[in-house]
Amino acid sequence: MKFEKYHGIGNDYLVYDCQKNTEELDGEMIRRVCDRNFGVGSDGILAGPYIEDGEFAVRVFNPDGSEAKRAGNGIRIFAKYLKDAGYTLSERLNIRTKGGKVQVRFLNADGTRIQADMGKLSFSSKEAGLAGEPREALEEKMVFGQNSYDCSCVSMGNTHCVIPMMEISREKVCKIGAFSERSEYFEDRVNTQIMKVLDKNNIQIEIFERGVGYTLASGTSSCAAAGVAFRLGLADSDVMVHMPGGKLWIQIDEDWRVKMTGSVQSVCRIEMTEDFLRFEP
Ligand SMILES: N[C@H](CCC[C@H](N)C(=O)O)C(=O)O
Repeated sequence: MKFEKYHGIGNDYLVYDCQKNTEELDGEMIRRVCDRNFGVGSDGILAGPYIEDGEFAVRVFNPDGSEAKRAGNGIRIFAKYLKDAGYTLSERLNIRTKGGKVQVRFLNADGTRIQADMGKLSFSSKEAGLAGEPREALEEKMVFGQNSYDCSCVSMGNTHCVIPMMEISREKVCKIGAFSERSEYFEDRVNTQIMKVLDKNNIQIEIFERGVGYTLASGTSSCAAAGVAFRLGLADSDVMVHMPGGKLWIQIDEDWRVKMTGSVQSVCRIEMTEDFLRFEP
């Protein structure tokens, strides 16, 4: 069983090439491989390329074994993998995900800088995975643990809960995320971002991901936070999103289509040992 490790501004993924591997990648194996002490360690696994109607498709798995509909850093990583592994020579390509199609464009020859057209943001509560009456969930009071927060929920193919705040930190988002991720406000869990607006063109976020926990960066979270900041009049449609791992440039057009631009890097190739594969708990 072989993987290739990449990261997008510190959000690390293992690519599992389903055309080259034969072993089954079940929930148990995903949890063990992603474990940072007992396995390789990663924020998730990108499995593919699957071919659907002549287009590439990818599946995104979280380290807890659950499947995600989308990953913004994951899409850029997978695009670079397709280039590195010789699956494509094109400058542009479409990649299908469970959360919709993404168009990616390589901005340089080695594929380390990529722009992705992520499709449309949606503020519909249904698409944002919220329980209850259909509505736009903007600045809704939600209680996580002992405290109440003003939350704006949005879908970027996957679901997000964005909380603007004056000061943000890793500790704060972990405290909130411990309750928000599995809160009953959401039908199938949620990704959480706390957001500090620096100025009209710069926002800063800390992230607690669904099925992952704290991460240094997240592409779809950046799109969601930028979308909420723009929608609430806190920022312009063109913003740099600053995260502990680095930054992503987000542009939103009049139809709420979102473009995300940022870097990716390959890290290493990994082959799991017989020992690891044989292991029985
Ligand atoms: N790191 C990812 C998000 C993974 C999504 C996942 N945590 C979920 O929706 O379950 C990104 O760059 O967008």
